[in-house]
Amino acid sequence: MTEPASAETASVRNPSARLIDGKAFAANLTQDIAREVRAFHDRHQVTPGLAVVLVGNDPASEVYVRNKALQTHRTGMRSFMHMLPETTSQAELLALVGRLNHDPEIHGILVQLPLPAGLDPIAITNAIRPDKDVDGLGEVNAGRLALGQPGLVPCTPLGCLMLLKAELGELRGLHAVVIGASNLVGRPMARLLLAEGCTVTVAHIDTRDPAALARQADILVVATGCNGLVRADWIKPGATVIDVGITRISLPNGKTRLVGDVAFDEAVTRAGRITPVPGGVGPMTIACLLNNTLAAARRIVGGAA
Ligand SMILES: Nc1nc(=O)c2c([nH]1)NC[C@@H]1CN(c3ccc(C(=O)N[C@@H](CCC(=O)O)C(=O)O)cc3)C=[N+]21
Repeated sequence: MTEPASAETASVRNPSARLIDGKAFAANLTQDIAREVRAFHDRHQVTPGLAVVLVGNDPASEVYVRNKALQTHRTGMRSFMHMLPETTSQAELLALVGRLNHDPEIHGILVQLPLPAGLDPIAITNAIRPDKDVDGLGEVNAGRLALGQPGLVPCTPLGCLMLLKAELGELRGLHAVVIGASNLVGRPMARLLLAEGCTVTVAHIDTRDPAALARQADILVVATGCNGLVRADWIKPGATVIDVGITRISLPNGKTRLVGDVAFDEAVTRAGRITPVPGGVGPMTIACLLNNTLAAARRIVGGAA
């Protein structure tokens, strides 16, 4: 064995972590869902339908929303896009949600967040019928998750949990540290891990010495939106690292690049397994949205069958 003459990155010198291929896992899951959508249609003569509502014209949101529609069609489900102007009032948005709640062709409703200033995301999320709330962000589904009862689970943490179970098998007894306590990711992630029998620590903006906590983690989930926050010395050697963060940064050459909350090139030398950005958690979020839409259609149409 000879040492590489000029290792360009730390990961080349010490290629320890196994990459968790969220993109491939999501592609497989999407194929399974497509098969189940056909079986569901054969049985009930109903095609699951997802309504996606986007208010305003944030370019990043438009990309996600278009991607969601594409993936939805790929599974054979129907996708209904509602692009509303920035000037949409709360009453208009609530009226649309009300129509979608009653529309028998719609089994899942997603209102893209964040909403423009002046629209109350809590009121709007809670206006979605709980059995169509495929984001799992309304009070009813969040409450069910908190109580350990079945319901619709937020897509990003559900996708992270699927990856963790596929990689590690049984999670019971492992120490999971979740950095970030948002209602979208951190909190529901912690509740899911608790339900799996993990010992769960949640770090947030006021946590003192988050690195010391993170170093205790067998499973480290990072969802802060601070790109590069987690450095190599935050990671217990061999730990499984799930990077939820996704930030588009500009490069000196004028191009842009997506980066996560974990300093990947460093972390890869310490972690046992790690998700990349892009190609990790992001594609799983969309696959889980489709999963939840099928689950919602099954409950609404088939009484869960
Ligand atoms: N009500 C609501 N529910 C959401 O789930 C929701 C939302 N609002 N608002 C915005 C965020 C963001 N989000 C992403 C989904 C997929 C990728 C994704 O597929 N990312 C690819 C890269 C995509 C690219 O190249 O831009 C990847 O990580 O590999 C990213 C981000 C869902 N969100």
